[in-house]
Amino acid sequence: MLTIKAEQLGKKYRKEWIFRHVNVTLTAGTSYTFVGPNGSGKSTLLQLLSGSLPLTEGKLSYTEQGKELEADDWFRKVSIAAPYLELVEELTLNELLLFHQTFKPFKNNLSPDDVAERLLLSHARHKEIKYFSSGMKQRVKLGLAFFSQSPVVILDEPTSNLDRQGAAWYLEQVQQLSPDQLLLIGSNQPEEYTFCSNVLDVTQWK
Ligand SMILES: Nc1ncnc2c1ncn2[C@@H]1O[C@H](COP(=O)(O)OP(=O)(O)OP(=O)(O)O)[C@@H](O)[C@H]1O
Repeated sequence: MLTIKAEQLGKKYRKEWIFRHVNVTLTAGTSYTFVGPNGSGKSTLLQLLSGSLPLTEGKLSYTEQGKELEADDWFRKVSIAAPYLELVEELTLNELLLFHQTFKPFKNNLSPDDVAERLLLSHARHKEIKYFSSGMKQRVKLGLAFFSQSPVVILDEPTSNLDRQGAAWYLEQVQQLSPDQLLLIGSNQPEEYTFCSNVLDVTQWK
């Protein structure tokens, strides 16, 4: 089981502190949603917690089975779907899934074809991602996070660009994540996190 611990975490852009003194311990087996108005820092905090953005102050640690992990290894543990992270648009869906599984295998021995089916995109396996609609791309991003073998799953604005059917698909899949995974969500849409028992308002750290 993986735990992410933030101690006195702070982030400043130029002269503006986005937040300070964030002290949280996030433990696998449950989910946490960070909420707050536009510009309050949800995406920034998720990127810090994923280890993909440098801290201005404080300490972040990842612990698995009681052993603290090296920062260089964190990225192997995390799958993240976010509007600012782009897919490789020149690849077909099939090529993208094949490429992805070479560095992050899919869970339960799912093949790229199985994943395409679960994305409800079997018909588009041989289409280049650049020709996908924004909702189809969002489903691919979410699917890579849902179906990869990752102890930590981070979803920022998960239902952006999804229609009602896509939003229902998201809710069904997100609740099927394994009980030993740690799920972090950034959202200001309550219907995205109705199932989540830990809702943290980022404005508390202003
Ligand atoms: N690279 C950057 N350089 C300077 N300021 C930044 C940068 N990235 C984010 N910010 C600022 O940090 C603050 C928090 O932005 P962030 O995107 O984390 O908010 P958010 O809560 O996710 O917003 P939204 O709900 O609109 O997605 C904003 O004031 C934003 O302008």
